[in-house]
Amino acid sequence: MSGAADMDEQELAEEQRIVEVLLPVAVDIAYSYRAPAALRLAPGDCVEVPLSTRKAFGVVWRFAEPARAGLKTVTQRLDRPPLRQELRDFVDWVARWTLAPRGMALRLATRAVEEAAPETPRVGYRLKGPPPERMTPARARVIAAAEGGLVFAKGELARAAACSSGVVDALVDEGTLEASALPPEPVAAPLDPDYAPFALESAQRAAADALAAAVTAGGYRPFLLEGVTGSGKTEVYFEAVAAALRAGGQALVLMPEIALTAQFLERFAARFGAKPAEWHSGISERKRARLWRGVALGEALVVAGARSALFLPFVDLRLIVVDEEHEAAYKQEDGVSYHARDMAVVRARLEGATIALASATPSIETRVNAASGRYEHLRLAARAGARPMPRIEAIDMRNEGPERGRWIAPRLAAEAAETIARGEQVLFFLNRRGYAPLTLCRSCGHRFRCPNCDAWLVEHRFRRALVCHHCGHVERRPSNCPECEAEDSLAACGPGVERLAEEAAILFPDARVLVLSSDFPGGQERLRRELAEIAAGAFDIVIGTQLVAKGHNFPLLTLVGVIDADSGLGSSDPRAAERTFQLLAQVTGRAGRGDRPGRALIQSWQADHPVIRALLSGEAERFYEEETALRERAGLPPFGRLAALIVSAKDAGAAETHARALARAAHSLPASERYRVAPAGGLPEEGEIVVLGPAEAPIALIRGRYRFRLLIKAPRSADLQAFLRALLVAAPKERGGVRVAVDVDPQSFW
Ligand SMILES: Nc1ncnc2c1ncn2[C@@H]1O[C@H](COP(=O)(O)OP(=O)(O)OP(=O)(O)O)[C@@H](O)[C@H]1O
Ligand SMILES: [Zn+2]
Repeated sequence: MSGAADMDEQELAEEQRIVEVLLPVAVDIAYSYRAPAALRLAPGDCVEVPLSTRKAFGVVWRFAEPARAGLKTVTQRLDRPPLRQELRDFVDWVARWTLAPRGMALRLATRAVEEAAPETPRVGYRLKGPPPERMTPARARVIAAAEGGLVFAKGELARAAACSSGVVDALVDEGTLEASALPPEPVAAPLDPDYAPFALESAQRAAADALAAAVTAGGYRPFLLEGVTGSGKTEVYFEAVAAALRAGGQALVLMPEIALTAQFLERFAARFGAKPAEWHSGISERKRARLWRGVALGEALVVAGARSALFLPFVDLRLIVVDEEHEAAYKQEDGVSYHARDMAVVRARLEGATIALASATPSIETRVNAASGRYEHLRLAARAGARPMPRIEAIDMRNEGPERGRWIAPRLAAEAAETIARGEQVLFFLNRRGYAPLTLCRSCGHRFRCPNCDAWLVEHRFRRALVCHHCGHVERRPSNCPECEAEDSLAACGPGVERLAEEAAILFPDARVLVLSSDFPGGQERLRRELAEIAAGAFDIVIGTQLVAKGHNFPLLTLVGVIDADSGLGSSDPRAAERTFQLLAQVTGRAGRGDRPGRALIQSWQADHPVIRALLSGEAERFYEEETALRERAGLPPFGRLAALIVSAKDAGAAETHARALARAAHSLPASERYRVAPAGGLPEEGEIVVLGPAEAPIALIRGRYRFRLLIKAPRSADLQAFLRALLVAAPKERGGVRVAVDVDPQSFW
């Protein structure tokens, strides 16, 4: 140990340093490693560490206790910007809240750069020397393409000259072309907060000023930006984005369905001179890795993204906007099941940022937070440009419905015909994909079910198949009944969008009809194109599922026909009424956003249902009040908290046995300072956690696994997470392929 004598104590201490490294895998704890002083590691650094026989990506989480024997050593520090304390805290927070292993929460933040190889430098080519000694037609074409003194990429020159890139290399060898390193392509275009500010109306101005002032001042400030459909919420929060840019900070705009937001990107570019950086699953891995860095280095200032953008390594995040904050799509259902809207509020708090939750139909949770003063409430009560709200009427299917086997009532058909005749557009909304939700045999009554799921097969004429919407199982529609072998006896029951299109073609033979559905071939590209075509007036009738209800602006659309307003009301989901209200208010809100006033007709079998009545009267306020009171009485969110435990197994008996054992374990958990469990079957006392179930899940079989559910209802005073953690420790071992999924704040109940 000759060197030790020369080291001062500080260095010696560093030599001994131990770091805890969190790996992006399904493990909750960080592992300890020795950190060579030469690496000068600090918390947040991305590193490579040995893990059994391989090398693994990890992040230094913190310094740990002095050396223990037998620890492995960090192999190298990786060339990635470090994860700031705020982001590490956020990862810890999400893991604690969702009960996901911490490593899986980290994975949400680092997935884009775990593998990323360092970027290959870009090389540019330009004309420099004399022509080559031996000229060929291909060489001449390359030289012609490089004319003008500009720098080109190799591929560009080869393409322009229609030759192989070897020709370009040869010209470099000859000294005709010169190769030189180029600066890396910028990850995001520069944005100008003053590029083209919008002339805001006074209510919009007031809301925009409030948001911008909060952003400028800095610090955590949560807002609900509630404005009726078409009130210009986008324009309003653009001013908050501008304030973030002026302060030299960053902004994140979360959207529920990013692949459909081409229109948003265009509007953004019109306001700021360029598009924001886009972050979602449709972006290539390479681009995502570059953007991750760009965000960490402060080169990308505004990101528009899907929920996973919430885990990007911002350096100076001033603003988060959650657009359409009520959307259930913000809840991630598999892996780490987190609610991006709620976690966005947490991130804003940890970063000291302004957050604006924007919606025409806010969630009850957010409305309650605004009413209690936890969030500041900004409101836009009227549409922009003095446009009226659509006039909404019900069609009572009990006495003015269509004939059997038809779905469009005569009054709706007549209104649609007039609308088309005026050169305006009609939207028929039906939240069912495919042709028919059920196929049965008229002779023997046989119904087509999915072999893997507890669900009917949905007929898709377009694909000539029967499809399961839960597992994707596909089978051909036979010509004879597989049960009784009767010929031509199969009948389609109920409508899907494809069947509605058939009816529209009969009713309106000359109309240009488009069915918009997420399951048609062509994917996102096709959807984007079709949405743009609708906006440009290329169709008279649009038939669509909830896809069309989300935030689109179709200026020529003046009539919305809701084919089946009741379909969502029957479910056991405690949010069924709220969701139906939101969906119908959103879809009817697509009407009359241009120069001409809009109207909507709602076909319903229960026209006196409170949800339908609230829509017709435009009394959203009353609906919110009643629904909120109901939730409060039932102790449902946000007045109490929910968690679901979903137990599944290939064998129904095994799943049920385990679910029962879980319930028993829950009931026998000793009371702690943080929670008390109500006894099985008894009436709960104030402050007690109630364990409901197990019950067979509404969809009892999915993908070949039988499912049982437990629902945990906790008062706000109880520590739900502490209870769940204790329960999982006390629970019996999961045997025989049994799986338990924990869903904190569940949004779906099947
Ligand atoms: N001050 C204004 N003057 C004229 N038009 C405006 C103004 N503000 C917004 N608009 C226009 O009104 C339309 C609706 O705006 P926007 O899409 O932002 O509404 P929104 O509140 O987001 O609606 P939704 O919740 O239904 O998506 C847009 O075409 C927008 O350009
Ligand atoms: Zn299935």
